Amino acid sequence: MEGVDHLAHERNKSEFDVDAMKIVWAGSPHAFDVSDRISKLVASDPGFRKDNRSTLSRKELFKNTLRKAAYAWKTIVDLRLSEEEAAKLRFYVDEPAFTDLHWGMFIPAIKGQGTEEQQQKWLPLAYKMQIIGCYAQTELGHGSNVQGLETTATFDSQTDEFIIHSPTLTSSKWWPGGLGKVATHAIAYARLIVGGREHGVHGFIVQLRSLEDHSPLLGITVGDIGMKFGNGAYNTMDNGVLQFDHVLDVYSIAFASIAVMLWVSQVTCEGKYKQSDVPRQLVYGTMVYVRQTIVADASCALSRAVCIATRYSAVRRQFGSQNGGPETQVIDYKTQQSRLFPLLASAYAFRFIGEWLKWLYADVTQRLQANDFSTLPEAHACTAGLKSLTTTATADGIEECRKLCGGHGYLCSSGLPELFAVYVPACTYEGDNTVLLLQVARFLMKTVSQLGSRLSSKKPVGTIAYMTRVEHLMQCRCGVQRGFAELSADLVEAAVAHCQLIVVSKFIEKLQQEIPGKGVKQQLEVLCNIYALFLLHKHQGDFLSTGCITPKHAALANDELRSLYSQVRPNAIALVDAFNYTDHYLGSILGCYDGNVYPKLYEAAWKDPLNESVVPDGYHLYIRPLLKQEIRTARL
Ligand SMILES: CC/C=C\C/C=C\C/C=C\C/C=C\C/C=C\C/C=C\CC/C=C/C(=O)SCCNC(=O)CCNC(=O)[C@H](O)C(C)(C)COP(=O)(O)OP(=O)(O)OC[C@H]1O[C@@H](n2cnc3c(N)ncnc32)[C@H](O)[C@@H]1OP(=O)(O)O
Ligand SMILES: Cc1cc2nc3c(=O)[nH]c(=O)nc-3n(C[C@H](O)[C@H](O)[C@H](O)COP(=O)(O)OP(=O)(O)OC[C@H]3O[C@@H](n4cnc5c(N)ncnc54)[C@H](O)[C@@H]3O)c2cc1C
Repeated sequence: MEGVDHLAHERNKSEFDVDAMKIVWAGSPHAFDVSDRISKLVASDPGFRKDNRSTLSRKELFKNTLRKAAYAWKTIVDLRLSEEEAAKLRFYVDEPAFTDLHWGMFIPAIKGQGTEEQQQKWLPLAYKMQIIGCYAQTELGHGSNVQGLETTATFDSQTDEFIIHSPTLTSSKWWPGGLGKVATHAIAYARLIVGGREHGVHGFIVQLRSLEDHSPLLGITVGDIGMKFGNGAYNTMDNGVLQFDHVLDVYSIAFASIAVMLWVSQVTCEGKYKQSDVPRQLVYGTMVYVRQTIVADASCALSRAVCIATRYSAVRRQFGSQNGGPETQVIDYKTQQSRLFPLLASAYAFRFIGEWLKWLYADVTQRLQANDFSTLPEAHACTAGLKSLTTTATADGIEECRKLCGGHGYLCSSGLPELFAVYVPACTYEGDNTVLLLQVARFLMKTVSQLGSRLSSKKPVGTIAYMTRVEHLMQCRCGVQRGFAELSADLVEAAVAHCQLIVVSKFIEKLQQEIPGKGVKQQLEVLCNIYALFLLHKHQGDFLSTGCITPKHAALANDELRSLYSQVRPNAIALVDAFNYTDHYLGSILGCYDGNVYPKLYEAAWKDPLNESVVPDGYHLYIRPLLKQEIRTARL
């Protein structure tokens, strides 16, 4: 029945202060207030309806996304929302759109790599959305290998202009979000050529379309690259293709520095290239920034899937009826708990590692401004590795949550197929996860000699086993005289182990902080132990081979895991309530707050366009002739 909380009995079992946990999950009372207010604003506005996405054609879907993006912007302006509130509104609108790249990459790139002059020129236009930008780095022929990009930017000292050109088919820009049909400007990455000499890949701000009629400018060929994985999902985004045919970057030499997108290098008025004495990798700064935001987004996406699967696992009953009594809730099965609760623990673990990574990124950015590059290698390794680890675990976790919901998990109305389809490219964009782990492996090879020192330092016992595992995996690989390429598959495993060590360590550090609320810290300790012991169980071969645990320890760890699952069980619904997601944002009948699943599933089915008529379109043309064939064939 509507209005009845079918999960009330579960909520009454909670052993901790859920409202206090909501603050922990949000990060602060202020952050909780903003999230709570904006999520309810979006949920209550029919202009942000999203339950019809799977029934729209690509063109209808895209036009609807444009409508929503414009409506969101009008809402932001009319309500005078702050930048923080506006970002939250775009998050809860929950639809991949060109605005993700405008706000998520184009603006950060100008802020992070533009000179003062460039920031003064471009940021006011971008903040008011008087220009719409995209981040055009990847090409048809190269994505991972940035140094292999082929687009050229040749400085013409005669005319004081840059000529941007796509010399080959494979140099066509390919994939940039928002590029296909919307962006008026791009930060395009190209090989800078000055005076016949090449100076590597740099970012250029290039106008693509007229601000009068949106038509592509002279020399610009631009379009969408076509349908992507899954229906709805990322097809709301116009990932584009772009070719430059000797496009004049219209900025004269007086503004040359406007075009060359970097405070780390300049083309002077005399047409000379001036490289600052900073690491050339700063040109990758935007990717590092986005990678750390993607880690925070992983905790959002995983928590969303876990919320759906946990609530449904408490509603679903299957087998186990005694004397005609109710069947068993599937959440009570140890197999369901052993699949679901490590994902619940991971969602919290990724939340806290995302908080730490945000601090690390802010710290390295502050140091860069003081020309202190000492922590840049670690920041690169951490953002690359943790982006890889969390997105792989989240993508796999969303799929596991679909399976935890049985057949109904495969319905679009469960919200899980679309969440999976939208999320999985996170394992590829912003750096293919394997390529990024190779960067971590390279970092570890360079610092393996220092690994030992970490063991001597005072570390919580829980991390000693994890540190020993990384050291052992590295020494097993580095000890043999074979090249990096030959050992790369093994070194990637060590890189994963290193990132898991970081997540476990930071979860433990989080628990050393003051955490208010009855029973809140105790619940987080249980989740931290589940995360650490689940990984120890999963990779027990590594841990046993280091000798720092014995087979008996491994068996005890497994016993402890079962016990921890029993401790989580009465708190599971409260722990996912703490994410404070509205039913609108979850977009899932299986995950609805009141647990009133079956009537909602049944009602939703009849809304499918296929049920607009009891006799399907096509019956008379195809089915009736089939059914009315000669009797003789029916006897075959
Ligand atoms: C249902 C849900 C609905 C809606 C949800 C809405 C949206 C979707 C969901 C979430 C949104 C998430 C976040 C929000 C915002 C935006 C994201 C949204 C979409 C993403 C769009 C995607 C954008 C892109 O993909 S942009 C393109 C990304 N491309 C890459 O990442 C390329 C990867 N390749 C590289 O980075 C480099 O080529 C390399 C692999 C690092 C190699 O570089 P290079 O060859 O130059 O260097 P070497 O390997 O030789 O190393 C030399 C030296 O440099 C050091 N180094 C390398 N990189 C860095 C660096 N970045 N920083 C510092 N140092 C670096 C390296 O370690 C070496 O050092 P040593 O010489 O000392 O060893
Ligand atoms: C949804 C989506 C949105 C995107 N948005 C943007 C955007 O806005 N802007 C933008 O510029 N780009 C964007 N991209 C492109 C994205 O950044 C690239 O696809 C990504 O960097 C991977 O590069 P690639 O496609 O060249 O993969 P490849 O590198 O070709 O990967 C193919 C395989 O080769 C392997 N491989 C590659 N190099 C090595 C190596 N050295 N050692 C071992 N294995 C290797 C990889 O692990 C992978 O298994 C987007 C992509 C997607 C899917």
